[in-house]
Amino acid sequence: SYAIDNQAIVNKLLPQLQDSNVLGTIQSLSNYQNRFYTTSHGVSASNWIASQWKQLAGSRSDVTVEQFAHANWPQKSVILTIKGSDNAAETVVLGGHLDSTVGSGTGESSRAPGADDDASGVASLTEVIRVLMAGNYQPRRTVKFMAYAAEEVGLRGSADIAKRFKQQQAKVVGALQLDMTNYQGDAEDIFLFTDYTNAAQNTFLANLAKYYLPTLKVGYSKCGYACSDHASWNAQGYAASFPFESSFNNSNPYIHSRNDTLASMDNQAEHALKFSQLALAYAVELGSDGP
Ligand SMILES: N[C@H](Cc1ccc(I)cc1)C(=O)NO
Ligand SMILES: [Zn+2]
Ligand SMILES: [Zn+2]
Repeated sequence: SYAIDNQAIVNKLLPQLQDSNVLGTIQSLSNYQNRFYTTSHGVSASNWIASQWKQLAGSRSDVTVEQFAHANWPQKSVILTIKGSDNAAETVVLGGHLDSTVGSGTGESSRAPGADDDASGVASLTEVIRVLMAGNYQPRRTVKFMAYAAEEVGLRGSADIAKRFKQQQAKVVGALQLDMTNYQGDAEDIFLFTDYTNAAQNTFLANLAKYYLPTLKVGYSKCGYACSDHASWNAQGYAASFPFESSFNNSNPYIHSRNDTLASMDNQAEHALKFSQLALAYAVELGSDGP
């Protein structure tokens, strides 16, 4: 059920989310020459995220971090799992992609900072992990954070993972995708995409925003194609949602180029913080439901 009934926890944790931390993670990730799925930098970026998430996990025995190896390319996806207490069989997924590109010719020496696409999404999620750990949050469902490899070459990392989960008959009650969270192209703050997503879960997200983030304006838009990793979960029949930074028409013109940098987003992460806030509310409200 999409009940909003964990106000005490959410309202305690929301104020702890800091845009300065999101900014720092975007900076670190966009400092890699590129994060393309076949390069040494792309492999290093995956390893860096794994080490960051391991640090955040600290000594919690219910939290594990793994790297998911893909058969046909070297860049691994990263998965952090917070094991549920009494409803661990049901899983909530929050993801973004760790790879970057400057188009079909991308190679070892290409410069592809990918600050918005999608360092911003991974950074927004990393700040949620930090606050959930700092606040010693214990979900009843299992909550998984994922940084997908090889999104730019056909959603390949998330496709591998979603297929594996389906094969294992995993009960994924919802999946949230954050891909591009920091470029504010419109007056509205968050756009819920209505294609390749689940309408009921989109309504839940709109309600979470209305309830916990009442100053934020929510709009709706469409991609018109399978434009990010939410489509991999949708394809396996799971409920997916994709809150995005802008409308389709006003999306970040710098992506997939060497100009997708923090400088092109005013060297701030205030817009990306809004997505950390929405993602935290989603993770806690959905993660706290019992069997
Ligand atoms: N196609 C997507 C980015 C993307 C997604 C939605 C919109 I509107 C504009 C651009 C991509 O490159 N994901 O990595
Ligand atoms: Zn992307
Ligand atoms: Zn992209």
